[in-house]
Amino acid sequence: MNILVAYASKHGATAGIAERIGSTLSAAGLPATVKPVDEIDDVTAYDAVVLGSAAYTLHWMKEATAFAKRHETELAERPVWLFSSGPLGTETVDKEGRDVRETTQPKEFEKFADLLHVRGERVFFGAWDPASPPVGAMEKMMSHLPGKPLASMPAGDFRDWEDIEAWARGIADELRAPGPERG
Ligand SMILES: Cc1cc2nc3c(=O)[nH]c(=O)nc-3n(C[C@H](O)[C@H](O)[C@H](O)COP(=O)(O)O)c2cc1C
Repeated sequence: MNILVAYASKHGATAGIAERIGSTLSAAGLPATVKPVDEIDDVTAYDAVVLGSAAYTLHWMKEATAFAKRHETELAERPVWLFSSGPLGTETVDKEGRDVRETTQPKEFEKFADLLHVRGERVFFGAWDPASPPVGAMEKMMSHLPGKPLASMPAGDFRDWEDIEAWARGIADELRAPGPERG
């Protein structure tokens, strides 16, 4: 069984999550290939796909959405898991008492739940280094705004590696479980 872990990442935090998912799957005996979405032309060589993206302004990066649409037919024929990287900070519950990982779910989870056979989806806390150079027009514009909104975002690496590995092990368990047709 070959598994593809495909990701979109602007500053590298999501790439790190994807690499950890891939190494956890491989350690569980399921060989995984980890690649940025822009480097993948064909998904038919893979038996299952884990697709993730950094979340910016409540959405996946457009490269990840474009990948899912481009390969929609092939993805719909395979088990698919989705993940997202972001929010930031250490608070898991917001001021209204809601789970931050629910309120920050990217819009794409709902969208692709209908289009693909999504077996699971997960929001992971991300990472942000305010010293990293701005990427893309929006960050460049924000870096020049008075009040420096980028500098005021929670800085640090909030990725929960145990949570990430546990999720990946759950995927491995599901993929190794005998299908109903095999008894
Ligand atoms: C300008 C900006 C906007 C962001 N918007 C969101 C958001 O809407 N939802 C969220 O959960 N995280 C948001 N984040 C946090 C990022 O998703 C988080 O830093 C992520 O781990 C970055 O991944 P990357 O390094 O792979 O690009 C934002 C970060 C920045 C810098």
